[in-house]
Amino acid sequence: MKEALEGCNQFFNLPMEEKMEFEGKDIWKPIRFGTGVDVNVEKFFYWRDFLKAYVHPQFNFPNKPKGFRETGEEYCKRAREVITELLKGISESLGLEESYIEKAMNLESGWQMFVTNLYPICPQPELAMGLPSHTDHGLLTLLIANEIGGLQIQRNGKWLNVNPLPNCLLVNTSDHLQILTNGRYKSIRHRAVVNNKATRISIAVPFGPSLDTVVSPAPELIEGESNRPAEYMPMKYKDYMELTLEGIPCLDRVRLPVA
Ligand SMILES: O=C(O)CCC(=O)C(=O)O
Ligand SMILES: [Fe+2]
Repeated sequence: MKEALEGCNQFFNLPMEEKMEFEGKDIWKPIRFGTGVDVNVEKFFYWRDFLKAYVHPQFNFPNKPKGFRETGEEYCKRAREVITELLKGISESLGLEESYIEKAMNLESGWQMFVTNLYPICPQPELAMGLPSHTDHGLLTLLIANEIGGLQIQRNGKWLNVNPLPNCLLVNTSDHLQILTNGRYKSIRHRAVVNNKATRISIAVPFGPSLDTVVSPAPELIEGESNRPAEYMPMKYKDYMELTLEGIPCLDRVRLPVA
């Protein structure tokens, strides 16, 4: 984890021209760098640089700084293993067989991203936001950060600080876990705030279904004893991602009206 964060730090320390090689607006570009520090959105600034790489089923990653690609590949592989294990436990918690989610979501060719965020020291943190309120689109996201706080999660309408703990993995539940479990697991709304004392770096590794999987609530969870009607309509993961990455919050779009 330390090595991965250090690799990200070194990447962000590269000269701007070298990072700008990866700059682009196309959401399907396999490696994308962006700097948001000068973007004015409503009355807030997004005080963040980011690097996003699509790392599974194909592994795409910057080949600099030296060693970063190898560290990234190892980190992503282990993150996939951790998430796959957690999803086994979640399947069982729903009364389903252990490999249910793995099979139904085609995780063998599941879609994984590596996202690293750099939040520089911000002279006026009250006027800026690191990353605005959102939910992640996959099944689960593994999150780590250097030991600087900034992540907040929403609970009962209130924003709560997540205190950083050293050597700790944070797991966020995401939209497709909510859809698949017909709302039994809720996608966690979160955001990142900035501060005027120290630079924060985080790595988010979301893992989700394969892009061509059409996700709908598991039939086992909408019939039988629970007698709970399906709350979400089916949508191909790729179509959902396109809407999300264009900035359209789409959990509400696939939600079916309750009779
Ligand atoms: O920086 C953080 O703690 C949050 C990052 C995040 O939510 C994301 O990249 O989706
Ligand atoms: Fe997120």
